[in-house]
Amino acid sequence: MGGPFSEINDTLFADKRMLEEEYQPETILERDAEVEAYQHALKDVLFGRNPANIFAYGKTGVGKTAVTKYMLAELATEARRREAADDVHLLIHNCNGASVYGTLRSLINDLRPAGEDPFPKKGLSVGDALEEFYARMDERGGTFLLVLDEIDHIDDPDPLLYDLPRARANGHLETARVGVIGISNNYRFRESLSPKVRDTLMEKEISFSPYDAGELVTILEHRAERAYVESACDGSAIRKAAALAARDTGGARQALDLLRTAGDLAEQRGDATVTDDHVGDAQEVVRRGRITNKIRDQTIHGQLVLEAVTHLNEHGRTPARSKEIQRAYERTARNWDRPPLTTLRSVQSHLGDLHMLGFLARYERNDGRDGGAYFEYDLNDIHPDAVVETREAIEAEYAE
Ligand SMILES: Nc1ncnc2c1ncn2[C@@H]1O[C@H](COP(=O)(O)OP(=O)(O)OP(=O)(O)O)[C@@H](O)[C@H]1O
Repeated sequence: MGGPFSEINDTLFADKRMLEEEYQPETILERDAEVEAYQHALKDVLFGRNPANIFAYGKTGVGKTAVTKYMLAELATEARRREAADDVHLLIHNCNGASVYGTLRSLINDLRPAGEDPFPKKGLSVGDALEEFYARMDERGGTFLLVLDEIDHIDDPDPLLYDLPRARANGHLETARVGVIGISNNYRFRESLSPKVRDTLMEKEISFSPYDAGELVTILEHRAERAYVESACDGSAIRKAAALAARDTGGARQALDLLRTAGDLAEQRGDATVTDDHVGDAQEVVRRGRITNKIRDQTIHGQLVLEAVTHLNEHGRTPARSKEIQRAYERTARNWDRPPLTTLRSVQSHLGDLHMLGFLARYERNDGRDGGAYFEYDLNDIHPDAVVETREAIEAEYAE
């Protein structure tokens, strides 16, 4: 007799990776205007001129990261093909959960020769880290394109967005050139920057609009063709996944998640084809996964404030006032070895954002003439376990 796995076959999927987040598409569909904008912004690199700084923005899942990585890889290939062009080095970094120092440290480590000790975690300043980074780039020479994904997660990004792009003009770099590409799905981030930083980073802006249902169908059809074995995925399933995602986020990630989860459900049920019913049933599973992603999208202090409210909720101490949440937030931050923000106002500003994004419910209270009006907060339609598990996973990744 065989073991518990001996009878299991991959019945529906030919290559499931095609529907997974990590898969980097080798063709970009339905983003012609954005591809052209990148072409225009980056072409100087092929002629040894300084690269433009670029700010790419748009809602979640609309192809910002996929298109950026694709265009940069194509540029590097073309530069190699033209022997006269400078070497193009790509440094791609996700800023979620990182500080300016941590980001620079990881960029320096990317350029570290094999066997050399990593740049110290503590004890040096951002200025020291910048100096080391300049030295490393000059050692190699060529053009460095720095992609800072989720750039809005960094509290004080000026050294990355102002000093770095100016390094050559200010004499910090002699042989190397550097261009910064910031990616964000937070529209308010632009307004939060000082005017000088805004002018520097937003030399070229590339905006990504949400996909409509027709565009999502094209993207899904292309993936489904290779992800599923022949005729295992019904056209109606593709159309439904595209329509649901277009109506909600307009993101390809959600559409791909729906189609993959629908396939899992069909396989679990022993069905021979993925249909629109499976897509309908996949919605709830995908929704839960999206909550996790939405938490990851918040800045580290936003996440800590949410985690603090969650702990209070678990102890039956919500709805709670901002002062009490601030104390819980400070405990939470220290617990993770993160220096907390010191003012009540900054905690209140995160509470306001979390309320606006639907994470927190807010109740207005009035203590009469003497007490005045104030707000109390609680978790809103989100399971405490989802917050705690996501936060633990993020901190575990950060500690690596
Ligand atoms: N035009 C496209 N063609 C093919 N695949 C796409 C396209 N747009 C997005 N995708 C796929 O959809 C998923 C989400 O895209 P991507 O990560 O680029 O989104 P994003 O805009 O960077 O989102 P976020 O702001 O959440 O990081 C990825 O798996 C990506 O491969």
